[in-house]
Amino acid sequence: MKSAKSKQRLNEMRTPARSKQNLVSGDRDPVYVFCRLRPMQRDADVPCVKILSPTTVLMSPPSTALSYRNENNKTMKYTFKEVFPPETSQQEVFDKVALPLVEGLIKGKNGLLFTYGVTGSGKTFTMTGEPNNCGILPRCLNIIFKTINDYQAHKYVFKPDKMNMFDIQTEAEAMLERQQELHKFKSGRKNNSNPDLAMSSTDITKIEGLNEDNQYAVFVTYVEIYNNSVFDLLEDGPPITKNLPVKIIREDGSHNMYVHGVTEIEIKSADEAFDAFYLGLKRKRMAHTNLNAESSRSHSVFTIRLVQAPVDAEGEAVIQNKKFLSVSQLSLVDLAGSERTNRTKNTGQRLREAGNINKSLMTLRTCLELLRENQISGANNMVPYRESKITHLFKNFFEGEGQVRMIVCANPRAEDYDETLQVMRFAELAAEVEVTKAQVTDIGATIGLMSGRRKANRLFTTAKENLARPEARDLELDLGLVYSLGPDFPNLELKSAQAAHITKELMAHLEMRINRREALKRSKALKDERFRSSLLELEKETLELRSENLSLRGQLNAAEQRIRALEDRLTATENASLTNQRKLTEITEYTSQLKRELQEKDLLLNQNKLEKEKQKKILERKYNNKIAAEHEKAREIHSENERLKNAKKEQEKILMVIDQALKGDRGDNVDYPKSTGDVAAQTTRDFTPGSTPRALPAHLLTPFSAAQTRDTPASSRRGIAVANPRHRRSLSADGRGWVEHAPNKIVPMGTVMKPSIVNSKIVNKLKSVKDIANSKTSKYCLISQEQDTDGELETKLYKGDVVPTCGGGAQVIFNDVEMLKQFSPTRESNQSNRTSGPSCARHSSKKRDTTHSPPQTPSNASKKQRIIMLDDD
Ligand SMILES: Nc1ncnc2c1ncn2[C@@H]1O[C@H](COP(=O)(O)OP(=O)(O)OP(=O)(O)O)[C@@H](O)[C@H]1O
Repeated sequence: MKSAKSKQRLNEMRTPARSKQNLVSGDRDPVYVFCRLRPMQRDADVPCVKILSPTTVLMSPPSTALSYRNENNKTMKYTFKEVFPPETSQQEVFDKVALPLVEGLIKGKNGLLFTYGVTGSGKTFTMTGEPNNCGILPRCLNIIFKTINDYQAHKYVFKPDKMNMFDIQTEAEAMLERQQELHKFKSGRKNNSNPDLAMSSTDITKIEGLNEDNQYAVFVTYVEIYNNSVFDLLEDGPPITKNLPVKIIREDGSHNMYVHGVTEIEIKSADEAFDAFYLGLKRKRMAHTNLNAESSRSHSVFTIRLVQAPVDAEGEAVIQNKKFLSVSQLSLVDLAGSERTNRTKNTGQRLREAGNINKSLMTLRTCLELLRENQISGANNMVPYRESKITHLFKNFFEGEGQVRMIVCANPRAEDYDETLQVMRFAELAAEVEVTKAQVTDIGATIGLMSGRRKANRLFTTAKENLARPEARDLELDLGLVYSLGPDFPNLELKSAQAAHITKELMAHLEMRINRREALKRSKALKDERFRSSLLELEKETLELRSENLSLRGQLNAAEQRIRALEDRLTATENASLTNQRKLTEITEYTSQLKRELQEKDLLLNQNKLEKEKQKKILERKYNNKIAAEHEKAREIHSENERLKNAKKEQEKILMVIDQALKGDRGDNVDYPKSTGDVAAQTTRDFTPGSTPRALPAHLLTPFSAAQTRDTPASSRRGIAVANPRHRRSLSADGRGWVEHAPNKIVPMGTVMKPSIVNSKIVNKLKSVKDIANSKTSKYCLISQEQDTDGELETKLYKGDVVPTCGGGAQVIFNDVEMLKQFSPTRESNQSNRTSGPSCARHSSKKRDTTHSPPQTPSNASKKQRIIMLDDD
């Protein structure tokens, strides 16, 4: 009801639009209103806004719209400074709308930019943008810092005085504050930076026309107007979740409106500014409506204030005078969405918010309407700025100086038609309001400071630094004068003939410039002369250097040629070296192969040598054994010879005795020798041919043994075998159970002398104790065969009794060793030839032994001899 009334009031108040020629007067600018259409969300959506030309749109009401019925389906045309179609880029919008405002800011002019439109029409998109597609605000910050970067004052040189103005501090004071801040910073300030808003520095261009004789500082504030209350979004202190204190709007000494006690942060880079912006965003109240998931329910105002002050005549420090300060501001306002409460179906808190939003927008509209009326008709109607915080805050933009721009964002879909129509009407109205142009003065020039002093100072400082270098020690330079005709002409305009003082002022300025010019001319002529002479000297020097250079170049060429030749030789040598290296490698490989072969052969040779030595040793041993045996034989033969000789003599004596005896029988008186002759006679007497020798006494069985015993008892005994009854064959043929243990295969001797034991069990290996410990076995015989030193076969039989033990086992007690030995027949025959005596004796002994031995053939007896040894152990 209330809104309908005010609408009616507005329509009544509305004055006709001014004619085009009245639109722009010389010292005023209109509010430039742009229209940006956002893309349609769905293909099925029917657009109700059509672009007719780059400046005009046509609104055609859909059948669902209220105005379709109320206004008879009337189409409406709206004209703007420019219409941006949906495909327009953020950069293009910035260049056309915001860049002139930033240029003005740099030059000291105020600027205000609104985005206005229905909820979801793209206001925030246009103002802030999206990650990697940033909007107007980040672009403004980027370009400002890119432009002023080299001309920024140190932090805290300019300091807000809490009354919307600034104080100037000395460098020392500023440094002290910076140090204090550093401590605070260390104690933990959060970084709210969002890198998505950052732009690559190549995409940012500088703004031309910056006054380089000024120092600059940027301050930002970020406030939110929510439910017609102002909140400081950058306020340090209360946690983000808590409600912020409400701020009030005040007027400063220059009649500018400001938020009292607002936090104004000095920013030194675009990144720092983004930090501040994101801190504010976090605090910003966001609420959801049925229409837009991220609909902003408040107006947000981000203000950039640029403070600039001229540097002193030396171009070094800021002049410490507050009067010379220039402060310009650019306010970027993202208005809350204009919406009809019945369409969004808001209730409670949301309804209150919507009411407040609509109220403040309506107030803005009313203010603009009245302002327009005052401007056109020259009336002095009171404009109700104070009715809403947003109009109150920007009062002096409309009443004072500055540039105001507005972007009307519109969603061309049919559902938004009625709201969009209101927005368009408001835009049309705003476009007719005019704002006074801001006047810019170069404060430095007005106080008589030369322009370019800062640059001159920089050049001068650089030149001084360069001169301090050792290579510039000999240079003579006059650094006295900076070539300038003084400050620029004062901005004086002669409007009437009476203004003689202006002419005088201009004449004085001109005279000063003429005098300065003359002085400069004189100085220049002097310097020209000096320069000419030094140029001549330099020319001379250059000529000398040139000729020197030429000769050096010749030397260099010769040296280069030499180097090339050497390089060629080096290459050839390297190639040869490579070839040799390859050959050497091959030879080394071949040598090592030969060495390996040699080592193998040496090894073989050594083995052969060892083998031969071994063989040699064996042969030597055999040979030595043989020699020893031969010696032994020779000794035996010799002693045998001796014995035989003696025996022969004895025989001869006996024969003589026998002969005499025979003669005696025949009647000869013969004297029998006493000694052995008696025995022999007795023997001969007892001897009966055909009787057995066993019938004879033992000493007569071996008739020669007596003599032998007498003469050579030891040697005579050697040839006679000693009989031991224990060695009788019958011992092994006693019929008791024998175990014949022959570990090795017995070499068949092929003779009757082979051991033969009846009732025996032959085993090769004793596997268990039962082999001998059983009831059948009582005797044990171990048979071994080996070669003697003459290489003859020697068979040994170790015999013993098997005695059972108490543990169930058996023990063998050896009590006999029998040895069978064979001799070579040739050796035997030799011996028998030479010693026919002993062979007889053996024969007899064999005879004597026949009871124990198997029967022997004469041939057998002549070939083999059985030796029985006794062993009592
Ligand atoms: N010109 C455009 N191009 C592409 N997308 C856009 C454009 N304008 C708006 N949008 C998209 O529309 C959606 C809503 O936009 P935005 O939040 O800027 O609306 P708004 O007018 O600020 O709404 P509210 O008043 O509720 O805050 C966003 O997702 C945004 O990406």
